[in-house]
Amino acid sequence: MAPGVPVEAFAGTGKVAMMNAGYSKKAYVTFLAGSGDYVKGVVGLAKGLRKVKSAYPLVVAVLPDVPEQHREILRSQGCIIRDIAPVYPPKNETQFAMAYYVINYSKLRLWELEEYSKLVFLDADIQVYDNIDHLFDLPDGYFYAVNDCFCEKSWSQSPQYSIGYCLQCPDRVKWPAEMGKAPSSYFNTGMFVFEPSRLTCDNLIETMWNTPPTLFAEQDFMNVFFEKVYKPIPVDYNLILAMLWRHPENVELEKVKVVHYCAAGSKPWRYTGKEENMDREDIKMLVAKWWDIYNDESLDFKAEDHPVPEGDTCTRPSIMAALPEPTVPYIPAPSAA
Ligand SMILES: O=c1ccn([C@@H]2O[C@H](COP(=O)(O)OP(=O)(O)O)[C@@H](O)[C@H]2O)c(=O)[nH]1
Ligand SMILES: OC[C@H]1O[C@H](O[C@@H]2[C@@H](O)[C@H](O)[C@@H](O)[C@H](O)[C@@H]2O)[C@H](O)[C@@H](O)[C@H]1O
Ligand SMILES: [Mn+2]
Repeated sequence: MAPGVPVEAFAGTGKVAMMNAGYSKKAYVTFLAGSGDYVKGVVGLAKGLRKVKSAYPLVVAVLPDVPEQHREILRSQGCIIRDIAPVYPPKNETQFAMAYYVINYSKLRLWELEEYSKLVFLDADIQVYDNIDHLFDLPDGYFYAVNDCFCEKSWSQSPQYSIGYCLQCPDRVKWPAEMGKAPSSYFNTGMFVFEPSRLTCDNLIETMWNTPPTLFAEQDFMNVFFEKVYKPIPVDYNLILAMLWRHPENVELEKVKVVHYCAAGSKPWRYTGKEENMDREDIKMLVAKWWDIYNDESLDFKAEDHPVPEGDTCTRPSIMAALPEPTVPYIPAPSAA
């Protein structure tokens, strides 16, 4: 258990009664901020999940600055919109690897979604190429994610990068004793499996308030918070694209189920062909694969294929669209655009 984190924070104490009542709602969840182009990522993801015949809906946790027009596009694609309030880190001099990472602290609000017993989080720049519904069957009580790679320039300010150490090939360089303990695990927070709990949510946010921000923002923080309950799952569940050129020996592309378009130049909806990595054949192929799904009209949501389950009117996007959404106060953050 992470230091200072009470055991109950992971046990989800408040949920026992609901479980006994046969409560076990599951969903995929992504996160959306701003009025920029990440909404395209979410549409692509919703369609990708439909293509692989996922049995669970896609919840989109949105910050208040996501315009109504974008929310409507997402509802029309069958997504369930959930408003979340932004979470900001304490003031600090530290620069994030990317300035826009500051909004990612709002991912901590996902633990609020207690109406779900288990959620699989996917960044908006992720696409699924195979059904991953079996992730919902993983034993409760753990935090599942995929180990990151430290080799890209984004890591250049880290001690790992300075000596060429990467978790993906821990034997490449010896970790110098004078640098303390070698990092034995570190996950990427573009994809993770977790159990929402208000208690954990409060604990996350309170602990975050007493933790100085570091390079990788919420990701660094969550790695400390969930250290003891983290269970690594294979890279096939979150292929960090740089793995293709940094650690090709660890990747079998045909087996990969989930692609994370996080490498420089790989966001499909920003592809110009002229920037870093955009001339790579693997990137071109994966960007084209993403667009095939995004442009496939047969994957658009059709309300008639989704009859309302009895007593479950609240998951219908058409009904949700008619409901006003709660408003939460908001201070705009720097945009990634
Ligand atoms: O303007 C933005 C920037 C980020 N995001 C969300 O924050 C996640 C993390 O950012 P990103 O995926 O760009 O980081 P990377 O994986 O490339 O480091 C995105 O996938 C989106 O879900 C967003 O909604 N709007
Ligand atoms: O705020 C921290 C962010 O950090 C992450 O960044 C990645 C990515 O930037 C790559 O390009 C790096 O090379 C990789 O190693 C690094 O971890 C997540 O993908 C994102 O969801 C978000 O949580
Ligand atoms: Mn991402």
